[in-house]
Amino acid sequence: MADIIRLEHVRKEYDDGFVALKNINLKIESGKFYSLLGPSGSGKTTILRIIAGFSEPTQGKVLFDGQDITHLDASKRQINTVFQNYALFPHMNVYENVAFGLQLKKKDKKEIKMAVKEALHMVQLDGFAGREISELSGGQQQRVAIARALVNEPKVLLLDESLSALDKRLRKDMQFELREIQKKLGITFIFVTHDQEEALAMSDEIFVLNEGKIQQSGSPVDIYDEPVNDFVARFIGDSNILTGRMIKDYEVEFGNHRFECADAGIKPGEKVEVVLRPEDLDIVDLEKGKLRVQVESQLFLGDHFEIKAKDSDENEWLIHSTNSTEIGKQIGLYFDPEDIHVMRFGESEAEFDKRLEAYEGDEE
Ligand SMILES: Nc1ncnc2c1ncn2[C@@H]1O[C@H](COP(=O)(O)OP(=O)(O)OP(=O)(O)O)[C@@H](O)[C@H]1O
Repeated sequence: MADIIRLEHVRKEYDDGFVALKNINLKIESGKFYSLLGPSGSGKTTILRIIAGFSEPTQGKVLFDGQDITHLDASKRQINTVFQNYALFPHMNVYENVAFGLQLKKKDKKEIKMAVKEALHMVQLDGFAGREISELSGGQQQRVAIARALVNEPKVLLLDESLSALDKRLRKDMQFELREIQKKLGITFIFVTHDQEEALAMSDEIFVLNEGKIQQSGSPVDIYDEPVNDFVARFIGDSNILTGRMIKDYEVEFGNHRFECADAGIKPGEKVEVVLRPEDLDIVDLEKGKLRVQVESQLFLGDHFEIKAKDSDENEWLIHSTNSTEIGKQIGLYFDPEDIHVMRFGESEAEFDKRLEAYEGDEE
């Protein structure tokens, strides 16, 4: 599929000398749902602003449908933004809010009416045109903000932390609704969030950012199952991360034991980090376990128990189990070879960049 947006070697240095983005390369395909995911200050909003045209990169290019739009005015881009606080006009009703942009463009009255009606229908707010903004719930306000962007018929919709103001329940509903709207319209959504669960639930593809760099890009399953470094492994989901050593292809050592694994291509003897997800660890009888640990605490979290345990080397283990256990008990842990995710240990920045470039090249 053709790329609708590309960022090529984008660097952003603010006036005070702070470098918020370092060599960002990303490809956005038409009709998909993307998330930019990262902790506060990682550069998510800066990328969004550069795509929207509210900010220019210090170096690098922004392409839209193959055309260089790096210096094109925001109003001339086929891209619209839904902001975190929705930026709705409180003194105008729903109709007036949605119609505002088209009125500015001096569109024909009849045409505006039709477009507003259609946009409100798309976000399931038929019959709400006359309502005041103050008479709407947070979720409904969010939908007005989306309708206001949709009347402009953008090819790409940018959403900046737009669910963060909602309570947990409503947020879950809106995640589902946003995804449905995106599928129905078939336009590209780029969603900014610092919430990893949200990104995993909604996206076709996620860009994980940290300190102005894309750490990894891929489908939610790729990123969860095959984190490329310990930042991604720690940021996405809970993990057990241990240092170890590669013995040979498909064999790794950690916790003083050797294990069959699914990874190859790392030099024998090389120091590695090993990720095991808590839900991939099964509690079994001691003799059936691949490792022995002693239970230190357990917490019931509604749909599973979160168990903390220690092995004989004092490594901490986090286990998610549907069954409870006993504090102080020695238990066996079982996991399959493919549950062991091996990562190279403490790569230098240059090595990391090289590997990421090769990885991105593979996708072409
Ligand atoms: N105008 C500016 N001048 C200097 N530094 C800035 C400016 N705007 C943003 N920054 C810095 O750039 C970095 C990235 O900011 P950005 O808003 O893109 O992060 P973010 O990932 O969206 O964070 P958050 O989740 O907190 O919104 C931050 O360290 C921020 O302080």
